[in-house]
Amino acid sequence: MHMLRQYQVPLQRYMALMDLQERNERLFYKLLMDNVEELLPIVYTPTVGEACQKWGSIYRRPQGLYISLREKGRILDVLKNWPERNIQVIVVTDGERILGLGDLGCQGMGIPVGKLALYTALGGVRPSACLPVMIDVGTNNEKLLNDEFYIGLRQKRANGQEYAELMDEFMTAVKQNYGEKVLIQFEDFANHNAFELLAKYRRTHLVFNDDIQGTASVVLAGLVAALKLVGGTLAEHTFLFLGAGEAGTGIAELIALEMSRQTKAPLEETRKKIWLVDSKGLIVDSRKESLQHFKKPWAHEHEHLKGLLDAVKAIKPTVLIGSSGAGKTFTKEVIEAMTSFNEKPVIFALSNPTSQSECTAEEAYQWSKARAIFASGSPFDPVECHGQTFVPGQANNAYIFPGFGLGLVISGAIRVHDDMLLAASEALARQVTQENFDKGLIYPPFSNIRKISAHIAAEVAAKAYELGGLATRLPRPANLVKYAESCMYSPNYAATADHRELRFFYFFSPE
Ligand SMILES: NC(=O)C1=CN([C@@H]2O[C@H](COP(=O)(O)OP(=O)(O)OC[C@H]3O[C@@H](n4cnc5c(N)ncnc54)[C@H](OP(=O)(O)O)[C@@H]3O)[C@@H](O)[C@H]2O)C=CC1
Ligand SMILES: CC(=O)C(=O)O
Ligand SMILES: [Mg+2]
Repeated sequence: MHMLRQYQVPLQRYMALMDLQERNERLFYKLLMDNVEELLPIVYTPTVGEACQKWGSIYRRPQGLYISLREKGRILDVLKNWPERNIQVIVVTDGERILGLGDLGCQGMGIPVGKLALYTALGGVRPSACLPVMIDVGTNNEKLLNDEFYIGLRQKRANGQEYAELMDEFMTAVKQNYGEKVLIQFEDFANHNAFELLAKYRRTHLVFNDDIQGTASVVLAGLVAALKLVGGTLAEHTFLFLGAGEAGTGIAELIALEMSRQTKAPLEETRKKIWLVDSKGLIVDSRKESLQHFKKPWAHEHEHLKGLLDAVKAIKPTVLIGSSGAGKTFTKEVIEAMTSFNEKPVIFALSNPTSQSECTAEEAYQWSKARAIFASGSPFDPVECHGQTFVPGQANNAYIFPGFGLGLVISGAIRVHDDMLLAASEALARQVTQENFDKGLIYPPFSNIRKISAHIAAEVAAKAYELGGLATRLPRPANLVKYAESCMYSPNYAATADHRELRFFYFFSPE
């Protein structure tokens, strides 16, 4: 840590950490787990975003498996080249929507690498059981196509049948090579592929879309916790989203589902409490014909409004959620409007990395006169405002996917069910203590994440057993929290080793 802290530039810290991961994996995880709050912004958002943008020029080692269009027809052989046989979790991307940074092509590999580092550090999945995959079908990013250091295919993205066939070959080869209990996490695909891939493979494979499902679970947990501070039930609140893509519609659907469970009202009714704005304005019934399929359920009766501010004034939401990937869109006027009709406006600026956040923590607290309940996708430092210190929460799917995946692994689950997402969400919300609430926090600190992940894993596994036919690890362990903890990888060193022995051990230790 002393050496890392000498680097002032976050990207240099990132590079030093990636070198360490290659050189001494155990020490990398030990460091990451012991300093999670300090190192998460390096290994993960926001610095991983910058690393992806510059991937070609900071490239040192592959870190994961690159599968390109050129391997079509040979993907099983390519998978067999990976030195580890016992894979439990794959994070795969095609790099088309990397955080809120757009199409980064092959350079998006930083995301599966970062997500899987969190699977191990936060969720305890063995590093050797994790496989980062980049499906390289080209990029439409002209800047990258002309960049001499770009490491991917220099062609426009393949789509349509060619794309579908490559993905299908990959999905089939994974199952053939690793069996049906390997978890495939789809990450940062563009929405025109993401929804389709999830719908296509959720009945045949153990798949999970982190951006649609993981994000929904973490935001619902934050909302349930926020209600303790603002009062009312979910169904008594009105939600407005800026951004109607994977994150926005995924969250909206899980909130509607939970409302429907709580009130017994049909889903079509509970959806009416939720409004979304996309790049063309408020999603309303007059636009229905031209809307993408995942937006149609949200096309309620209302006049069409073009801007967010008009929508806020007309809908009067109690909760405003940013999932647009467009930075600085929660303007002073928007937040002041939210504050004019809410005692405590709930404001989530989910877009990553920090540059794309809909507003900063400071803006949310200052413009709301310190009344906002605020959380963001990327971390912000505590803010001094009106004589008080506010610690913003980090509403990021990193709270959910490590424990969620661990729960699937330890129960030997073969499919993901929506009830597991709700169970994960409830488990996370339950981990917020009175002490956290007293500080205005709606998420527990990341320093407790291993314990939190064990609880999430236990609830997800319990759901897998309860639903029947999904869990293959039999018999069911009696105490699932203890069992989850006992399964977690720990990068510990022999307690008795003295300093010199440790140095020797560091150098030669296999994983
Ligand atoms: N905190 C977290 O855990 C997570 C955060 N995210 C973040 O959420 C963001 C969006 O991700 P995702 O949903 O997958 O992306 P999508 O591309 O699927 O969706 C983006 C949505 O935002 C809309 N949009 C874009 N720009 C504007 C604008 N200026 N005004 C209004 N609407 C706009 C788009 O409109 P249109 O449909 O008209 O194009 C689209 O509906 C990213 O920045 C990502 O990093 C994602 C997952 C998890
Ligand atoms: C956090 C995340 O998954 C995203 O921003 O895409
Ligand atoms: Mg993502």
